[in-house]
Amino acid sequence: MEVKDYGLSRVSGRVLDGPTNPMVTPLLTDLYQFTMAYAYWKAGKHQERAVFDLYFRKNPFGGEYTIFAGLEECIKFLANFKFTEDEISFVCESLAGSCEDGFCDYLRGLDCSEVELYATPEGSVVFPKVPLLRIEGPVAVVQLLETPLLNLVNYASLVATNAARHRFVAGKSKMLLEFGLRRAQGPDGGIGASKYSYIGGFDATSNVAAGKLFGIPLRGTHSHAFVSSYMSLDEIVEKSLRSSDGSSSCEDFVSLVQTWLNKIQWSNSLRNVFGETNQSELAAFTSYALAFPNNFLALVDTYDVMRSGIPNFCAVALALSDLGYKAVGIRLDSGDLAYLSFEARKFFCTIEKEFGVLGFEKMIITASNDLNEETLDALNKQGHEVDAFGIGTYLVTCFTQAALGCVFKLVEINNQPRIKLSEDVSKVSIPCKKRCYRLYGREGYPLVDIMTGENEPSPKVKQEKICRLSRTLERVASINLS
Ligand SMILES: Nc1ncnc2c1ncn2[C@@H]1O[C@H](COP(=O)(O)OP(=O)(O)OP(=O)(O)O)[C@@H](O)[C@H]1O
Ligand SMILES: O=P(O)(O)OC[C@H]1O[C@H](OP(=O)(O)OP(=O)(O)O)[C@H](O)[C@@H]1O
Ligand SMILES: O=C(O)c1cccnc1
Ligand SMILES: [Mg+2]
Repeated sequence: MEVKDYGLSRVSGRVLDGPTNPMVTPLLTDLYQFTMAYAYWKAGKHQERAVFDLYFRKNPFGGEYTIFAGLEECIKFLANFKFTEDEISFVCESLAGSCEDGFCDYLRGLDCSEVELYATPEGSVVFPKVPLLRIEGPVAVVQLLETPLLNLVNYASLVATNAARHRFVAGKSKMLLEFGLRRAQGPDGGIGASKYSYIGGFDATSNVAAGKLFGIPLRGTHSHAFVSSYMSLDEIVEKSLRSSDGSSSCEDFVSLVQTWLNKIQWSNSLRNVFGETNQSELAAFTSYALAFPNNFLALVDTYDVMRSGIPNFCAVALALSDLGYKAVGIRLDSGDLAYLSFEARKFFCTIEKEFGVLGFEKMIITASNDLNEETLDALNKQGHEVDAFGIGTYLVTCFTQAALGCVFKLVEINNQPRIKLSEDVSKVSIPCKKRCYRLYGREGYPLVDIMTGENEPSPKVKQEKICRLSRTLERVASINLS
């Protein structure tokens, strides 16, 4: 058994940058935080030392864990917390005539230099009731922080957890691409979804702004519009393509593609498998390959996956292969993704065998279209040949659960414990400053998290400990730390 003081390390150090979103200012809070701050100030109570815990009560998505995220933005917010003159005027006007000038002076001098933040590391697996953040400081300023800190943690942790759950179902070996920007809840929802899906275990995003802001790998394919924007191969004017090693040039890549399409169509194994393919699709693929010979991939479901998309893709990929380029793969965006991925893989294997193009069967198959945990699970049960999943709407909107429900509760003031009672036992707050420990079994797996009071002795290996289980707050367990 090993005991780790896993949670709530004091956050310190120099932070220069402000929050990613410039809308995150001291005004990004609820009006009642200002009315309370004013009342604390008026009563001369504003400097009393308060301790608040930020935690959630129930794991989301009916699950058994949560991924904590949003900490970096909280730190940036606290480190740069300062009112502008404009903001001070607005706050004082909003307090409806009851604002003395002294309060404006108080706000003018306010920052978070007297605030201490203790936090669980961002990206950790966390559980209900254990504080993710502990914030200590003068009660008036910490009160103002309630709403923005909850705002910065709630969605971040929810979407990171959603991403981790998708990763768990998809398995470690699959590539997971976040495609949700167009469906996200506004610009901040989109940027946050990309950042926190990455923390939750996605490999890349299609969101260019998130790539620039956070260095998240960018990935993407192309859309149906690109395919349907072409009519015929005649539209392709610049037809030449240099070989990958630059040693030669193919003057008419379009003809090379057509030759390959013919060869596939009349090959021993694929004769009669498909007829005439869609020429506008062939033109689009050819044109895309001329633009990205090193990174050619094709969306193959605009017209008919097996009768047109796949053969057209293979013709272009084989033409590229003649010039020393290796195509990347395809994307499927409709239909039965399990069945189509099997059929596509079979087609690639046949091409590899028939034409001796080494590695052709390993073409990457990406799938998208309203994917979520359930569809990934259904695909796994059926078996499939998909290598990468592009997931948007269900991931970024956290479709199955709207919010994590983090709360911010006063647990101590002037070194005195505070509690919030409720008829709903799950809503009763746990008073006092806490320490959090994660206990590990001999095999190195975490067993349980426990909280103690700040000044209680830490749990020790080979020592029995009586614990109250947090789910009911009634049952008492004895944990043998041997
Ligand atoms: N083999 C499968 N098993 C389970 N679910 C699947 C499978 N293949 C696809 N799906 C899911 O089924 C749904 C299919 O939706 P729908 O029928 O509306 O799409 P479509 O008609 O194939 O495509 P679109 O309407 O976008 O052209 C999607 O959510 C998709 O992710
Ligand atoms: O399905 P999601 O998980 O949200 O993933 C993103 C979707 O966005 C794109 O098309 P879009 O949905 O805009 O058009 P479509 O519905 O016609 O595919 C893409 O082709 C995916 O289908
Ligand atoms: O790059 C893609 O294929 C993509 C990006 C966003 C949404 N749908 C698809
Ligand atoms: Mg769609």
